[in-house]
Amino acid sequence: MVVASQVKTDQDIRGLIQYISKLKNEIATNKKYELMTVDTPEAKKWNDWIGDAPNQYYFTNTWVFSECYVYRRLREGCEIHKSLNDFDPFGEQKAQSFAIALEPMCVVADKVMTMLSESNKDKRKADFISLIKICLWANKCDLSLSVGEQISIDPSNQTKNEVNGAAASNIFDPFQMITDYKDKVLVDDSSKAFDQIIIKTDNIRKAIAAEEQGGGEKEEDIKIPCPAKMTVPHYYPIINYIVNTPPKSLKDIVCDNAGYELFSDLVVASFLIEQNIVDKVRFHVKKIPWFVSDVTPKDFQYVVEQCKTASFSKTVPREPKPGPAEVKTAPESTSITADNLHQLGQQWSQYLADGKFVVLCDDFWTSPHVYKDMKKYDSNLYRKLQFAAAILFKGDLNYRKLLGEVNWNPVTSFETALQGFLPAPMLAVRTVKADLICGLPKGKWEQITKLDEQWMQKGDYGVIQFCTKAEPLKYLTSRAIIMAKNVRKHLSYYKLCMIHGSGDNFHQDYAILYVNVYYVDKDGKKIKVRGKVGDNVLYLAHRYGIEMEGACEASLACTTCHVYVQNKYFDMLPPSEEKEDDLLDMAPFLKENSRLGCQIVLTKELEGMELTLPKSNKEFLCRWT
Ligand SMILES: O=P(O)(O)OC[C@H]1O[C@](O)(CO)[C@@H](O)[C@@H]1O
Repeated sequence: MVVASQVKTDQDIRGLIQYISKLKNEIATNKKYELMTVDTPEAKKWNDWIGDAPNQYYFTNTWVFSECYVYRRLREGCEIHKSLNDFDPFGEQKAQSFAIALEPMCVVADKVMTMLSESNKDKRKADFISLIKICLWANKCDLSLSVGEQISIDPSNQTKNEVNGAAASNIFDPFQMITDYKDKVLVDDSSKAFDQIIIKTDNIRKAIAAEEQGGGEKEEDIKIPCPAKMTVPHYYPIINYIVNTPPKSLKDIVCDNAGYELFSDLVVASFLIEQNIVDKVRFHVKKIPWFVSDVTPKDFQYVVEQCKTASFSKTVPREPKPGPAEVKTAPESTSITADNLHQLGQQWSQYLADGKFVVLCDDFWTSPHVYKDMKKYDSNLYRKLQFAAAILFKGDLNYRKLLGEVNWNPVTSFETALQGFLPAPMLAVRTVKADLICGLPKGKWEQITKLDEQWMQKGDYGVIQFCTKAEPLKYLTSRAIIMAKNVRKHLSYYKLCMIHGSGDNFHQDYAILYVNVYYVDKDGKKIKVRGKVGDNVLYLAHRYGIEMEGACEASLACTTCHVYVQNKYFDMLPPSEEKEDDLLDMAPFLKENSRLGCQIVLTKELEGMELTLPKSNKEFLCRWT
């Protein structure tokens, strides 16, 4: 049996090598893009795009499109060879680059420990700015830039791009790099970004608190003003009522590279949580191996696990202090260990378990599309992002897609270059590796180009750019409207405020009705909860600390909110959609009365309903694969 599967694997490996040779030949001879042969909805979208593309040749199409297409084809090479379905051709290189970054990670972990406990406003702002710069320079560690060659942030470890020749006998300190590279940050909006994030998250929290107060014990009607007259944060209560968004202040990180760069993203995320600036961070990673070192869910798990257990220690003599020779004492030594790194790893595991960190991998991030087209190609993702207090976009590829791969005049404002892609306030943190840029002060581009014509390809300069402008939430997804209609159908006297995409809002008073439901937890404990008409059963459970996971945040991508609905109420629920049924088929301990909690919306008829959690819900697939 083992031998047979080994043979199969060898055959598949040979098949993959042939596939890659053919692909190389197609590229070298500038062939027309071929259609994907795998039959999945995601591959179909690629084929639609290829079919519609005005220019379908490697060298004549826009650079970003051809690059993305090649990575997608590489993936197909693994997909069509069954035993290589989970194979990551870059996995080994990513693991090696993690290993060579252990020293800077331990140094950062040691310093970060002193930054995590809630501090005064000035200190936390200064700390945030430092950590964003750690994040910026971590973006130098990119295996696609070094063409797969190992690259380290520590110059003494670096095989390419020698930075300043630090001796191997030193301990490399990435915080020192912030000072050394000060003049290489061409735009630095980190301070502005911090102020805005604080204002925004405070507003969201106030709006949520007001909503929760209003929905308290008194059974009074709450009057919600016309949405058209509200400012962005005030949409939260109303959207909450209708689609039951988690009542949280969110931050999204659109990740770039695995290894040291992901480590730096995790550090920023835990800082924001520990400082009580946000409640939850959603990490957007790539579903498939991408641009060599981009983070996949597997890499995410790898980095967290390695940080928990990696062993590292180094002791070097401390530089003797300058002074008269006779008073010089023997140099003391400095040591670093992985102890604090382990603590961070533990903390991140816990955040994942608590849902404070969520890992999402939407197909859009590995599609060819630039971000101004997200609304057209993945409106659900756009909407998901709209709920963030801010979004951090990491790295060069994200930057190119943010700018639509357009060679803007370098002084064009960041907001203009985004071409209307404004789901939430956005912070782009990128070392410059491709020849497009925006938002530079007048004359800066010319000044650096005079010094080095190739500076835009090397990753030695960086930008931290922030755009405050965000599009208000104006309309609901069709799914939300269906949910809202279901509520209406069940309750004719329940007046629902719906907001139309066209902008012709109509509004009515929004009457709140209470519904008592019971959750039976994994240990058989029955918990009574008072919800409201329109509440989503998943988020209601979260509000009361009931262990219903909901890893995919109600985006119908997992089964971790699986519940059994008491039979008498089961038939009162609107029928499940096909996607929910498909997912339920994969749920452990499926029963006839199984549903996904995220798809159940409370109506008055559901008063007294009992929802039982399955004994086990070991479904980590969506989180990790
Ligand atoms: O990892 P990052 O910062 O997105 O950089 C990837 C960049 O590397 C390259 O693959 C090679 O320079 C670019 O195409 C791309 O923009």
